[in-house]
Amino acid sequence: MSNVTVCVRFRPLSAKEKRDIGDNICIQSIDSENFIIKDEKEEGFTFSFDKIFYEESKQADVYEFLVLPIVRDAVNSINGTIIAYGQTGAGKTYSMEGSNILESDEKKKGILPRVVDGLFTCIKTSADSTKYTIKLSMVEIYMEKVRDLFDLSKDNIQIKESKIQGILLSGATEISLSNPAKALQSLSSGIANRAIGETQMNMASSRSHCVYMFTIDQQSLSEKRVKSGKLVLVDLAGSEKVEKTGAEGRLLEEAKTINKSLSALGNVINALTCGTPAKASHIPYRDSKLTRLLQDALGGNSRSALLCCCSPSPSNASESLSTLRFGARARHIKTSPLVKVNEDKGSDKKNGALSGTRDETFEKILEKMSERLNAEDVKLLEELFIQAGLFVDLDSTDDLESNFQDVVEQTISSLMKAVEELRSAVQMLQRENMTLKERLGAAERLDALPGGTADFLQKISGLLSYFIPGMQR
Ligand SMILES: Nc1ncnc2c1ncn2[C@@H]1O[C@H](COP(=O)(O)OP(=O)(O)OP(=O)(O)O)[C@@H](O)[C@H]1O
Repeated sequence: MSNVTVCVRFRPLSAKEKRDIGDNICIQSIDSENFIIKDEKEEGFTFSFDKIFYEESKQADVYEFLVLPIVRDAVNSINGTIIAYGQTGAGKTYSMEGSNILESDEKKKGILPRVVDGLFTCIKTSADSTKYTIKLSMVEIYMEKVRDLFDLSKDNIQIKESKIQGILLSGATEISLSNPAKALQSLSSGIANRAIGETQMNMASSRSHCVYMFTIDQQSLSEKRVKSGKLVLVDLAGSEKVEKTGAEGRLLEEAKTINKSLSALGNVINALTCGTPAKASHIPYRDSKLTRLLQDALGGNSRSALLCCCSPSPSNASESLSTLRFGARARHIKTSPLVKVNEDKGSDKKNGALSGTRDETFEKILEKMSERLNAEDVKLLEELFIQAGLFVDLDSTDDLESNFQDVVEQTISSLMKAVEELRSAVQMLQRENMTLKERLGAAERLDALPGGTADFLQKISGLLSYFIPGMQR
């Protein structure tokens, strides 16, 4: 079974769509899992997903079906990711945040405020012997740079990979959430820092991919064990056809970058779903910040859900079809056969025993150190080591591995490019060869003619070309 749950949500027709082509819609419901969509030529395509949320669907329905099981898992230390995908103006931000993140109307609340409530409810009902801490980081990927939405001075956060914790946002601000109200205030302040622009399709269009990362640590007081779950919510920037939206200048540059990273996401999904065993090991996660950040969600240790947001209007049928095809493909992704509980993030804290391989031990020591020290101390320590001639890069295991992988990826890419170039050079040479052979054949035929005939023919052709413009001698 696939680890990716894929649902589709159709928003109601917008005022503009109604004005432009009336109340027509291009979808026909079959049931809660199947529907037909018609393209511009009225050709019908049937799609099946885990659940279809039609125009009248409620925010609570989306949360309960798609998100709540993943929230429960995250509290039990199983990583989860929820991604909203779709054309610009299709309802991703509405589904994620609601009409406003601080919305008090229960019906209009989006996924995020419900996640906050869900997390705090889950931990309230858990055993007294377990102590939970919830932390939140918020970043956006804008023009291929990861920006910290809680601290705008951190405008180029690096994505790293740790053997124990998986994909990490190195140095991103983490806010401790002590209660739901504090969580909503934090979300609201982060959202206020997002890059928003006005496009023809959406008055308040997200020009970046926004990533909300909740970390839920649970410490069993009796066993002194720490487990950790990561819950990542992603509100992707919308794909758009620039020729249709009429984007220019900065909006055009943004749209190009957005489309490029979304196509990198498509490539990763293609590689994950149709790769032959030999190719399966080469998934191009490093082609964009977005795919790198979603590496765990797509091919790693995470339960994942995708919400494909679509307009039901015939004027957007081709964009909706492409969103649906993306979703249909994502349904075939199989993440880790066994999504596992993240045990013992800092286990045996008290007795200091460190098990595992040399790298894991090294990483645990670093983790323990960085937990105790603040960023300033870490910098001072680094400085001290450098002064003493002992250069120590605290991220060295990750960096070495990461750099090695980068080199491998780049080598594979350039080899593939070189093969492509060689292939087209061979094709060109084959074509030239054919032309030369034809010319040679013609010349031989001329030579074979009785003496003086070739000369005669050449003169005739010269004469004709004099009378017929454009004819070659
Ligand atoms: N299910 C829904 N019910 C009511 N209104 C909706 C719904 N979904 C979207 N809308 C409205 O449609 C408009 C566009 O939605 P939204 O901003 O969520 O799109 P988006 O997919 O996030 O776009 P972008 O990629 O440009 O940021 C908003 O005014 C939003 O309130």
